[in-house]
Amino acid sequence: MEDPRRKEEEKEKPLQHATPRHGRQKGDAFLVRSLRFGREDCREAARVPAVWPKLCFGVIMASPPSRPAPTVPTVDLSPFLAGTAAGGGGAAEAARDAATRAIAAALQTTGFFRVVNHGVPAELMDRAVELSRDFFRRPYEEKLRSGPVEGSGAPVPVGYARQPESLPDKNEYLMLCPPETGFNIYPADPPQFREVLEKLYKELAKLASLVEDIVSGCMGLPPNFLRDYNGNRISDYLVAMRYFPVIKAGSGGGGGGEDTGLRAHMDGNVLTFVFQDDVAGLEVLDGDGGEWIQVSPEKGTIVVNVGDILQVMSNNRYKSALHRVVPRPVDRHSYAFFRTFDGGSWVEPLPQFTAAAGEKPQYKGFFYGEYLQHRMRNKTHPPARPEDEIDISHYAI
Ligand SMILES: O=C(O)CCC(=O)C(=O)O
Ligand SMILES: [Fe+2]
Repeated sequence: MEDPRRKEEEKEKPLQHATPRHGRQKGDAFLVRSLRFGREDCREAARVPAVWPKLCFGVIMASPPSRPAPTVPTVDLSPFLAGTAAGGGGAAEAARDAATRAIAAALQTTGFFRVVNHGVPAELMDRAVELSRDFFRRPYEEKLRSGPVEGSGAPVPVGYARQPESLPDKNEYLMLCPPETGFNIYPADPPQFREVLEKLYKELAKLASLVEDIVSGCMGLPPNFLRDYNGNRISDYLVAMRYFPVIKAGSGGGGGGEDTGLRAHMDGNVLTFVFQDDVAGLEVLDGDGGEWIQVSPEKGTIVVNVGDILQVMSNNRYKSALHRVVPRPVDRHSYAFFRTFDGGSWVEPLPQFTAAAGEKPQYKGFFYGEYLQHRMRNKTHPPARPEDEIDISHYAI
């Protein structure tokens, strides 16, 4: 029998040319909510120059820009890992420099890159995906037993949930946070859930610290700058294990739009690390050409993307990547590790990117917890008009 996933892969060839997906969607409207600030601000905030006229004024571009298809670069992290062949010497230093340059370029273009030889054991990643399949295929009532506990004091609703019916986003997720907080509600079955995930957090936290150090270097900051900025290790990350059920063609989402996996959005944190099963669907908007680029699954790799905090701290030098999960003909599972800050952290453009660079701050400062609350409210109490959801442009000057 033909594998339906292969069919999907065949369909999903590079998106150099305008396709219906590039047309205006409900999710796009949500993304460019900064329209209210005017065309230039919106363009700057969402970094979608070529797609912008289409989104805002319904102008259809006859042909795509003629330039090479943008790609998501793959960066080999082995030169940074102790005990690897490339651990020392001039060649290793050159390899580290090359990897750093590749990351620096990605931070300023799509805000997306993949990492390989990242140190997170492949069998642990595979195990997490298996557990996710096992958990999400269970009856809703059973999954709800891992639902958030009212008044737990957790910074976000930790536990199992599915997106509100009124939203076109069709996914279920299990939200988790560092185990030291005591907020996590692990499913009792499958029984290995907790053990596997707790091992995985540790590995991903190591990877996140390494990548943060590289990114700090790219920003001209001391290597441990981002890590130390959030002095509170127990609010270093959040995790979302997501299940995207098949979306039947023509199924209308909330508010009259089409159903989708996840509407185009920017992550509200520092950096996000994603791995998944072998089903495509993740796409990122290219900052220059306005093309949606597929981030196809590649076994063993981890996809990294920039979030809003880095965009603010770098005063828009780095792009909080605009990305989405499009409908797929088969179920999909992914695991996202959001490196984040404690709610009490003050976020603002850093002087290195403002006064020292002779540039005005593009954002006013805010406590991270306040922004997190706005983002959570978008989910728990979605406004009637998607453009009223609060995103980082709320703090734009
Ligand atoms: O499922 C994915 O590939 C990405 C998920 C995502 O963008 C998110 O959880 O914010
Ligand atoms: Fe995301």
